[in-house]
Amino acid sequence: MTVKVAINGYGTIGKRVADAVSVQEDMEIIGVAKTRPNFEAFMAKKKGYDVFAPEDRIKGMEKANLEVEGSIDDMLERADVIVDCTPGGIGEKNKPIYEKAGVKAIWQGGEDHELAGCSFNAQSNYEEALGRDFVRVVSCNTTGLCRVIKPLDDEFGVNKARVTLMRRAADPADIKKGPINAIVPNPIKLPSHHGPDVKTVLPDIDIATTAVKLPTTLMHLHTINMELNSECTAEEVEALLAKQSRVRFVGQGITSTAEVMEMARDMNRPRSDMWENCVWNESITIYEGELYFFQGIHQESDVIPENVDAIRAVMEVEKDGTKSVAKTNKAMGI
Ligand SMILES: NC(=O)C1=CN([C@@H]2O[C@H](COP(=O)(O)OP(=O)(O)OC[C@H]3O[C@@H](n4cnc5c(N)ncnc54)[C@H](O)[C@@H]3O)[C@@H](O)[C@H]2O)C=CC1
Ligand SMILES: O=C(OP(=O)(O)O)[C@H](O)COP(=O)(O)O
Repeated sequence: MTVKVAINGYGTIGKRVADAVSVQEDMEIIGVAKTRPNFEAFMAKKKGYDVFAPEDRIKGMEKANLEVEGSIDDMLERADVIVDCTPGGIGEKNKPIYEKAGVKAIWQGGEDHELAGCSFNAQSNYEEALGRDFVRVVSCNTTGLCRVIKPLDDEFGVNKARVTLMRRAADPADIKKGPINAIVPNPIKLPSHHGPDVKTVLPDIDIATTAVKLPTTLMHLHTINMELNSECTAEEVEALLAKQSRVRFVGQGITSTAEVMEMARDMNRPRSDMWENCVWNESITIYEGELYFFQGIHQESDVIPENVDAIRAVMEVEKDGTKSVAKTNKAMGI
């Protein structure tokens, strides 16, 4: 079976999900929905994607010489599953049209957990999403946290996790957001929403998080501190993280998020994406019985392989999460 996938919202996340789905053997893109005839819409067309639009936008698109296949309702008719990548809060409004069309839906981390009732991270709770109509792939930061907390919890038991998130203020192409010369405690009320978000995937983890926004667009950076239940060495933690396919160790002169991005460019990664968590293995330390380390998270791309796995889970074309992760990784080159 080839799963027919539609994308609603062809922005930072949507265009990357479209390209990642296109390289999988068991799924295809049947259309992407755009609201405006901008360069991204023309680029989608050039890549061979059928472009759809809300009914009231079609005339405007055609006036701009962008050929439109039909309305979003037309797109839903052709799809098995829709990946909603519209801005946070907008996706929620689309639920009734997905329900009416009888199409499965996957939302992103900007929506609340309650919208889908199932928050997803492939390595943490793939099985929970099997066959579900609605799933939410957790945000970039939450994805990055789940990827390291889950294996550490399985191996050593996580008694508690305390994390400081240094968040990039905006994506590189985002000209509207700031700050450009400030560090903003955000959210100001503590702890931040990221800890509770991890608990939507891993409910038994004791986690608290604080977060700030920095004037950078490249990546987030996490300072992670954990109390583990069993005694272990930094070497044992390093060996465990080394086995995680979506964790990459960085060193060899990489001392910053800027150099991580330079490496992604050198790797000829599409859009210089870094799909894996970038852990500075040199930072992995056990101090007075507690674990500490740093990791960088490429916010534009770490959730992309997770969306591909979420499609397989809801469509039940692969029941085993480990196998889905392996298929996704192989096709994307992770
Ligand atoms: N950019 C990031 O770093 C990450 C974003 N997310 C989440 O992914 C979701 C999408 O975020 P981005 O891709 O960054 O947003 P974006 O703003 O880059 O892209 C959203 C796209 O949806 C389109 N759009 C706007 N209103 C629409 C509507 N009513 N119907 C259809 N399309 C509409 C926009 O024109 C744009 O093409 C959000 O929930 C966000 O929280 C998750 C992880 C990381
Ligand atoms: O979901 C994200 O971050 P978050 O996990 O800090 O909420 C993405 O980086 C998007 O965040 P934004 O709402 O600052 O664009």
